[in-house]
Amino acid sequence: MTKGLHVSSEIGQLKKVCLHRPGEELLNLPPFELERLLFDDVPFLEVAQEEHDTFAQILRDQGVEVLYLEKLVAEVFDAVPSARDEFLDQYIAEAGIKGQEMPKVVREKLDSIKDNLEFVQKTMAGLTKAEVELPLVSSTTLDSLVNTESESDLIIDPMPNLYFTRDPFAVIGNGVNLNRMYSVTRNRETLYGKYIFKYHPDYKDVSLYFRRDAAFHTEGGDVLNINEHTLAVGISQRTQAAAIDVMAQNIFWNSDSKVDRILAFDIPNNRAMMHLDTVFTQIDVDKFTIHPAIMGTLKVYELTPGANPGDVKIREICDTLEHILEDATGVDQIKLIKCGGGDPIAAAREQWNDGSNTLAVAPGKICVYARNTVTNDVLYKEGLDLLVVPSAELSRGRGGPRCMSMPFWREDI
Ligand SMILES: NC(=O)NCCC[C@H](N)C(=O)O
Repeated sequence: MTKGLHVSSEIGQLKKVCLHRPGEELLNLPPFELERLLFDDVPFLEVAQEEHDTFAQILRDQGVEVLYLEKLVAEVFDAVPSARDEFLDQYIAEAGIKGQEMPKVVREKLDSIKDNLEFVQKTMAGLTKAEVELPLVSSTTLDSLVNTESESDLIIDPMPNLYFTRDPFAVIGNGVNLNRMYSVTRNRETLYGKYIFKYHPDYKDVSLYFRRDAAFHTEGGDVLNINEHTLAVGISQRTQAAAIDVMAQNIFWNSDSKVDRILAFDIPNNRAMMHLDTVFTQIDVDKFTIHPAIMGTLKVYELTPGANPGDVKIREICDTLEHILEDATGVDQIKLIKCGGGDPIAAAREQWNDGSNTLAVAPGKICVYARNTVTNDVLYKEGLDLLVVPSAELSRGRGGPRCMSMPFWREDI
């Protein structure tokens, strides 16, 4: 398989995708920390892993090469041993470890793990107070000794959202946004992408359109590759308008990119619609699944290159989603398929469980969660080919098949 990245649509035959198999990070989720860690329940890890393995196998059966984030990072450290030290320093600095002594103790503990894959998985899982022996010296902190309901048992937080590989970075054409994420808890995830795109033999030469030290936040769930010229980006809870300004500057004037139009969709700022891909996803050349709440007039901003290098022109468009997507795709009649059919309760329930968050492996062939039976029935009737992913545990993190995948390569349409 070829090196580098290539994604110029949401629906072209998927050839290569990056996933993360849920790991021990899901065991370090104390119930009273769920809100802060952006997770909605404590999943049963073994079942979540089985469901995820089924998802990966469904993709392989469709001819897709499945890459795992944790393995890619371990390959970086196998190929460039000094990168592991650099990573570990940065990881420790960003891990929120309290006290003077503890960062050193933790660094030694992590560094004692010689196998690179095991090391990467441990950095993802987090670390509890019970796992370290801290000498009782004057620099020991009170925090490291106390374990009560109000004091966390965690020295380093887990990264439970890592299996949503859609968000920490976003492949656009042949390049990538390495995101600065909205929340402190998820922003640490972008460190893995940083090392892949800096050192991995297959990915180190790709263009970066956004950097994790940017001043504004954005997440991959807000970025949809409509075609090689047009990108749809959500202005949402997770992506600031100012971050889209930065993207436009970096994408329009990069000779590696063909994108010359960004449509910035102003969507409601709430958890049920945290990203653009929770509101609509493309499933065929002329079909999208949508959250019914997005029907009606939408406010969208069109960004295009200005006359001089670095200039960006902005135009406001107020129109229906249908018309905006017809114009963006160049298709005469777009069909919008509502999550939950016409029923408001089914729509709210299935939207909550990512009924409109689908992953296309080819035009008209899509991965959906099994639990969204009403929406799936509508999709069958519309002639879609459904690849059904078990979802009792995976859905507890509030993300669907699109959120759980980052395409690295799609065939052009
Ligand atoms: N693209 C997506 O919609 N990703 C889902 C992310 C869910 C995760 N629990 C979060 O709140 O960030």
